Amino acid sequence: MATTAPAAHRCSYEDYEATADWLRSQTEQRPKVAIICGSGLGGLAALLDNRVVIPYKDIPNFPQTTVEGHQGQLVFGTLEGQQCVCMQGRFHTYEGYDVYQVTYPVRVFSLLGVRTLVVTNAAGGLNSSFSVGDIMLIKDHINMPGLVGNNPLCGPNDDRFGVRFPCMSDAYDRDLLALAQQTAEGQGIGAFVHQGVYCMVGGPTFESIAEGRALRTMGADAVGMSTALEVVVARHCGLRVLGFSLITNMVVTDYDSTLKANHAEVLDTTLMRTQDLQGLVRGILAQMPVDPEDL
Ligand SMILES: O=P(O)(O)O[C@@H]1C[C@H](O)[C@@H](CO)O1
Ligand SMILES: Nc1nc2[nH]cnc2c(=O)[nH]1
Repeated sequence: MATTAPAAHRCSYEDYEATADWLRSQTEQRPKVAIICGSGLGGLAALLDNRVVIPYKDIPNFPQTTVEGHQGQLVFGTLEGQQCVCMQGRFHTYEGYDVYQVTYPVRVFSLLGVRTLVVTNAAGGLNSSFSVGDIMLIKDHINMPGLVGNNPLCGPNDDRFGVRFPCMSDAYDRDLLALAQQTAEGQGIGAFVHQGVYCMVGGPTFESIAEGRALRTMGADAVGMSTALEVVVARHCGLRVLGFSLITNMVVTDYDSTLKANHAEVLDTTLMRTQDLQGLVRGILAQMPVDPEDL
């Protein structure tokens, strides 16, 4: 049977602008911080004051969420004096979206005036010193889809967003990372907050034992199915990035183990740590200068 590859949803500058203009027409809020909530972590949006909620289904050009634990709405509001927009639900390539759709909101946020992107995700722990419920501050990533050519910056470069060959050795802002670490220690949760390398894989399968072992050998501390693509696009358009992984399960790397990764466990663990993660984000925002130059 002949098959046709689906067309890539590569968007024009005007598409992103149309979405940003439409959002501006719906709210007078002008966020400087965008927060992408990972699986089960959408509760962060409930912390915002003066909330304006806009379902994805109403937003021109926006994809729709299809995964349990991802609500599918943008929430504008203020947190600790910072004007924020929260994505309550993100998009993943395993849902059938391409890399341009998954990262579409990031460029829209940049056009809205956002300067800082906070990414959160649920991830499987690979580092044997991690435990379920730990928080990993992301210090670097391995963009597995990008490494094999599935990068959201593939295609003609639009210089209005950024340069053709962006640097990724500074993807996760070192000053924000230090602020996050200090804040965690100040809040007395330093014992379960670590720094590490996040590896993005395509999913939706959890790792085989051999894959888990291979990823660990490559230098990954945690593995998940999101984040790196969003971060690549954010860095391309000059946003500074802070990232958190909640270690919701340990990746099985032992043939004698009877553990089996599953999405229900992922969501259960997010419930267990939701207060700590929210407190940490709140504490960081309270101390974070609005202008990146002031850090
Ligand atoms: O959106 P995130 O990366 O938090 O979601 C993770 C990866 C899969 O989507 C799902 C697996 O349980 O959680
Ligand atoms: N790939 C992957 N994604 C996850 N998201 C939450 N846990 C996991 C995991 O173990 N593996």
